[in-house]
Amino acid sequence: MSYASASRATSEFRPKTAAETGRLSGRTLFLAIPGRRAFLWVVVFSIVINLLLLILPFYSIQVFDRVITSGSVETLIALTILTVVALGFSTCFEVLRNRLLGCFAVGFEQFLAPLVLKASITDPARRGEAGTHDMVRVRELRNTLASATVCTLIDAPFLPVFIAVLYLIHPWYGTIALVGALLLLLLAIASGRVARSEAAQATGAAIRAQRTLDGIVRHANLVRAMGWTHGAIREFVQLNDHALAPVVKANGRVALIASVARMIRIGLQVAAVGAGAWLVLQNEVLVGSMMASSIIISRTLAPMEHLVASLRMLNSARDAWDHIRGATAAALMDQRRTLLPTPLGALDVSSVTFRNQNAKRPALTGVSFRCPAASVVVIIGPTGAGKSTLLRLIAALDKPSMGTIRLDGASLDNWDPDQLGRFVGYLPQDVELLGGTVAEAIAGFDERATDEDVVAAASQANAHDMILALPSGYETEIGRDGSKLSGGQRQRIGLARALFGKRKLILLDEPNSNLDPDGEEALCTAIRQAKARGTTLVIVTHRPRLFTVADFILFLRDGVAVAFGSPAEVLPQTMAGATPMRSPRPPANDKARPATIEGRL
Ligand SMILES: Nc1ncnc2c1ncn2[C@@H]1O[C@H](COP(=O)(O)OP(=O)(O)OP(=O)(O)O)[C@@H](O)[C@H]1O
Repeated sequence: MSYASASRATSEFRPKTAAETGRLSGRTLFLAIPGRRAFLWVVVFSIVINLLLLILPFYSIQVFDRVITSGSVETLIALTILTVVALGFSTCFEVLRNRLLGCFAVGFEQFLAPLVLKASITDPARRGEAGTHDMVRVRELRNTLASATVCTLIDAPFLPVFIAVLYLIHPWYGTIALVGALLLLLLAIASGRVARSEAAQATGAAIRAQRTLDGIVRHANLVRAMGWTHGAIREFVQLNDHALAPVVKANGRVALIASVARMIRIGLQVAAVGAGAWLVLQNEVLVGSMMASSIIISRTLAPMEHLVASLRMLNSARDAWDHIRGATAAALMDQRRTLLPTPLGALDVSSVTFRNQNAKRPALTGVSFRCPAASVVVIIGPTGAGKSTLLRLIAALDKPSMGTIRLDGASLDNWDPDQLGRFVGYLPQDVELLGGTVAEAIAGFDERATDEDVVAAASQANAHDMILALPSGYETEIGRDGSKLSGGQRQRIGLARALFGKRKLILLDEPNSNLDPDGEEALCTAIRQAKARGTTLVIVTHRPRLFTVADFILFLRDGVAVAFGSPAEVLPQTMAGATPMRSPRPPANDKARPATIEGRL
């Protein structure tokens, strides 16, 4: 199923309780999976397969207790044909059941993967490695769903039926099977507990080991250049050993429990044969019933033994399922928003406060400013003042803890994220180029991008000549994160990407940090041209060159808007020291501090 159809399926689906709790019940999420019918067929086939399994004990009873005593060859042939046909059907149903389960598992991944990806893009808490882990969990769930363990679970409700049949043949058989099933159930629970405690101990250490590994691999050049190779390997090995210790311990325990389970099963089967022989000798049952009981007991205990061995996998799948339910709830409940008219670009930031997760103090406190369409706002302030944070909030990457940001009067929450994205160009501080060719890096995932658009954006960013000078021009592979480009080249291509399309609001975070004076001049020209096309620009900078293109300057300090106005008004204040601006929600205990532009920028 495509992402579009998954989104359509999810947008038609509106769970009630989830909206209140922010979590989805397993049943609710299951009902949203398009391939759930396949799963229902799996259950139907399981019923038939389990009923057909009773044909073999029935055959034994008939052959040993009736045919042999009556000597009827015709009956033997008829019974044999019937049994072979039934077992043939059973095998066909089993093949079909496995294929359907495989289809359901694939449908499950096809349904959940786009939701998890959406959550890892739209939910700030799930961005980065959290999103990658969620995707690994989805694959783990898919593998578990397609495994024989799921069939064992589906078959489990037939256990009482088999035990009841055994009781009907003779109470001893029923009791042996019941005791065996209970013992194996206890072992399954013990195995589950061992797995759970292992998971609790191992997870934190495993995450640390994985993070270290990711860091080393990603920054291999740095590790090599700084002479950290041996140190890095030692650190990883230590963390990995720490992560593996509980796994090794738990493996030993689980293996022991599995061996005990196997011993119990074999012992009970021996007991069933022995008891059967005794009952035959006592004339309480016939040989055919003894054979039939032995077959049914084996059929009853084998899945239980399998359960003991696979409970660890099931526990892990259940944890993954719980996690995925939480992670995808918002993405699944995300309602389609009404598309708004193309904005002009008027920006209104009103009393915005933002606190990063686990941060002691807000990164921004009560920041307010507004600017008309087609204006240039330059944000300045010392390191850690909250400039990039404010830009991220305007780009709708994070939501303000308090306050509102409006584009053309509509709060960013009211914009459809994809529609808003088409009007907003964003160049982050770390340029973050997607891999591929230069042209792909500029156009991103825009399906309607044409070559003319790409070249136009590159020309506007004054990057066209620079790109043509690259080995394969626009087709030059830029490497992962643009690693084959210089810092200045990355920045210019990032600027071209921000200018690409019909942007109405362009957000640039230190766009000139890697540019030489000529590059800065070209950037100023690009900004003026964008403004002339009616685009609003908000630019964070530490370098005064961009003050010349500013209509407004916002001076931030310690997350507070100290001054906002024209450069002529604000720059003298930053030189002379400024008190925080009056805002609708003034920050408590904020004192004016002396400041100089050199000291702050
Ligand atoms: N992901 C994060 N988690 C926690 N705190 C963060 C995070 N990102 C930024 N901060 C904190 O928020 C505050 C503002 O950071 P921000 O990056 O907005 O500053 P800035 O003004 O852009 O600084 P610079 O000029 O150095 O880029 C800082 O104290 C920073 O430590």
